[in-house]
Amino acid sequence: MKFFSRSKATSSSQISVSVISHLGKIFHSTKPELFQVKVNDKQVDIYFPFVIDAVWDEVKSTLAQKLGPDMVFSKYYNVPIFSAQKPPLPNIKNIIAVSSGKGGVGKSASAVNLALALKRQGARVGILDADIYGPSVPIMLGTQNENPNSPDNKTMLPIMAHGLASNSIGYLVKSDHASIWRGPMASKALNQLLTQTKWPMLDYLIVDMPPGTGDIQLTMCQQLPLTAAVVVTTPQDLALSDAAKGIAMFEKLNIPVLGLIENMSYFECGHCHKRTTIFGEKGAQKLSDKYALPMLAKVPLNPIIREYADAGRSLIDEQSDHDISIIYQQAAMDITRYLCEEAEVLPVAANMASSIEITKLD
Ligand SMILES: Nc1ncnc2c1ncn2[C@@H]1O[C@H](COP(=O)(O)OP(=O)(O)OP(=O)(O)O)[C@@H](O)[C@H]1O
Repeated sequence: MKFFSRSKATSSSQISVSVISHLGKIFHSTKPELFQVKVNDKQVDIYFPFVIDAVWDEVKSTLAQKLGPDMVFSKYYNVPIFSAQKPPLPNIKNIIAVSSGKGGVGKSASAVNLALALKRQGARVGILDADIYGPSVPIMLGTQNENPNSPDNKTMLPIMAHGLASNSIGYLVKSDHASIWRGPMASKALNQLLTQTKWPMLDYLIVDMPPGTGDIQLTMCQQLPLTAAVVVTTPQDLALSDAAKGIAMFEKLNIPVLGLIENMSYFECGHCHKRTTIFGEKGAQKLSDKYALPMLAKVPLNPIIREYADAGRSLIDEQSDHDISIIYQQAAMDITRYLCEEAEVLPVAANMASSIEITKLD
């Protein structure tokens, strides 16, 4: 009997070592230890450190080929807290800035769709609209007529929409007021949004930054315990030189840039499917080569993005199989995966220990 239980335990641990090794290979991971596996007979529970819905079916079938077709695989998320230049804030495991060197390139649309894509895949996600020059997240979430409640007159409850917790400068002041703020006022407002919002437990807080790389943006980046950043650009030369300044700003602050999103990459005719590169070609690719940064997504110019954004609806939830939803879901997966590769894992912060939960997906 003793022998039987020992051999069973050995085989479970062998299966889990094998699953971790296969996952390391599938995801080309230099940190396979971030995958956690629990085995109970034929049932294999995998705890992923990043979102993987975009490829879960492929992962399951590769594992079944390696380990046998009778194994049952379930996925869960257990996102680590990664290091930042400042200590993490209560309840927020990781903060990712979405930034652009230039206005109007689709930074807010990218931030909202990435947040929705992360949430769709099962992560707990919030979005903080720090764009003092044009807070557009409330419109994109359909929450522009809402104001955060403050039951204790000290903290604000985030506005919930499409499963995202949100707060925005736009909920608190009219956008034409905020846009004339000087640096200290903008910093104070950002600080208030960050520290006085009662965020629920979040795996990722996406921050829609103000466009540009001036003093205000620099101060805001220093103020936030940013885990990493994503830079949005269009393929135009003009936008690219500004995007390069954005990359340099994050490098200077020692904040890892996880990659580039090339927005308005091309337009595909709905009738003949011919692609036209309205804003030029391969620009972001050159930037990606120059700075050795991954291209996370090439998002086409497509009216459906604007229509859903203007209506405060979620394309990713309503049409999850749409090409554009798939592009954002893949980008969300890559961002969280690169974060695991680029950043150091922090031990669970004392202020979070009691509220860390694992997200069950299957
Ligand atoms: N790929 C796209 N296809 C079609 N419309 C888009 C696309 N990306 C963004 N848009 C639309 O373009 C407009 C500007 O986008 P957005 O507000 O995201 O830009 P931004 O870079 O955040 O601007 P700002 O500098 O003012 O903050 C919005 O109406 C948005 O819905």
